[in-house]
Amino acid sequence: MGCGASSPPPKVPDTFTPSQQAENDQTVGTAERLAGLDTSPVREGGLKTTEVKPVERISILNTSPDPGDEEKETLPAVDLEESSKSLNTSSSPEENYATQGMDSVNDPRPRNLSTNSTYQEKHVTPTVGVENVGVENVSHFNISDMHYDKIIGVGSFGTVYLSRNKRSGTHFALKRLKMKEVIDLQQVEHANNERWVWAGLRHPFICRLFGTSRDDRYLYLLLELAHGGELFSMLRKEGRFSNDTATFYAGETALALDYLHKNDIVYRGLKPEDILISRDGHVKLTDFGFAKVVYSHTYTLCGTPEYLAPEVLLNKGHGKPVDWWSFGVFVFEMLVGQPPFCSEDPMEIYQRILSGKTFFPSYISSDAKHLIKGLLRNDVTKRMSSSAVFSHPWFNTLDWDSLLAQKVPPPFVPRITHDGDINCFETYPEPSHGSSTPIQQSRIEANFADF
Ligand SMILES: Nc1ncnc2c1ncn2[C@@H]1O[C@H](COP(=O)(O)OP(=O)(O)OP(=O)(O)O)[C@@H](O)[C@H]1O
Repeated sequence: MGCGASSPPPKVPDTFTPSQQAENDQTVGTAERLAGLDTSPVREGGLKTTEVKPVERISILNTSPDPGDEEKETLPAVDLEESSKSLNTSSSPEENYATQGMDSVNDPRPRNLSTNSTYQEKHVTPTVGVENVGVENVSHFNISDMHYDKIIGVGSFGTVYLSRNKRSGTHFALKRLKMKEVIDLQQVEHANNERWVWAGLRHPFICRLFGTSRDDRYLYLLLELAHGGELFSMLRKEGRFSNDTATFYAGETALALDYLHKNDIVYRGLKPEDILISRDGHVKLTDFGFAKVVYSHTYTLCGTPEYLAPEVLLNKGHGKPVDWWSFGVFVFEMLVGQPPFCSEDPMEIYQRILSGKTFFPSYISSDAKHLIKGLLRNDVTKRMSSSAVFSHPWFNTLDWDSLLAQKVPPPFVPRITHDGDINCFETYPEPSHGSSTPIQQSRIEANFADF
């Protein structure tokens, strides 16, 4: 982990000096909470072989069960700097799954828009119909109906394969989680959350979950295949994006986040690695492993270090604003080529996040700067959220309704020659099937009855 740690390095911004961010006068009571984190990624299938990403980001989480929306962990106040010294910083589906379109419908209902002091509201946010999230509307499928062997993605918890229905020939992305690992790492609740939250989601910029399955070793999620791969790879290739390119991806991502929030879902894991690109070049959000239905606040520490909001680090309880913070980090990273708070040392990342200081290269436009500053506000009550984002001048060139209708031409359209074409993905070593420990049926039923 780090900023531009290995080749190819992102283009160096002209006035950006990360070391400037180091001054931090805040002492916070979070170190024990952070010290308890397992920051080493658990990767199934080995590390990526062909290309090493310049910023290899990992997901972190507290491996204790989520205490629930209103319950709060009590953690003693500890000097962050002092404690950081002792931290461990190592660093088949049935035929009917076939490629249904997304059921997006414009919602004409009036919206409750809040105003921003500097910028006036100009747009009514477009949205898609709010679904009955969490309902049993994904099917169970038989894993023996699916063929899969090529890995297209490796995360901290799961391995994602290119998969094909043996009968229909339709391609999907198949996310496979090792049951034993999920249980050992106390991720049962997150795995079930992922399944339940994702089940009801229908949005053009969110990968569709078509079905779930399990055998005696693995849990499976059958997903819409995003042929274009990770936005992250595209960003690393380009170094940084132009304003127009960044507004396009930010706009589509903001629409997806807004949709989730309208369904009381906090995503809690936004990062370019999970923003995928469809065959047509549009955003497809994936990975709902940290997503949760939250009506007020939740307290579990999870996410990616560079993208964590201050209230998550401070264990103050967090809700939808965490996603707008991460969105600010995302916009910055697209425009600059690296996140605003980064370091080889996770504790330094946290200190920079808490410092409340963001340094901008001179080429960042004043509108972009204003938006990012509004999103990276430590005070959640002052942080911009959807209404302020949708009416912000940085997005002036975008027509939100056309964007939602996927009528705005994407900046890059992947070259895909056939349905199973995965040329936009990195190459991973061949997976070793059946290497995980089988789990007793009673334990499976007790933990994963819904899969
Ligand atoms: N629907 C999809 N289509 C194509 N590729 C996908 C899809 N879903 C996931 N991937 C690829 O697999 C990678 C890992 O998937 P995912 O992020 O869901 O795993 P995870 O273990 O939950 O990861 P994390 O470390 O972010 O928690 C993604 O970053 C992406 O490259």
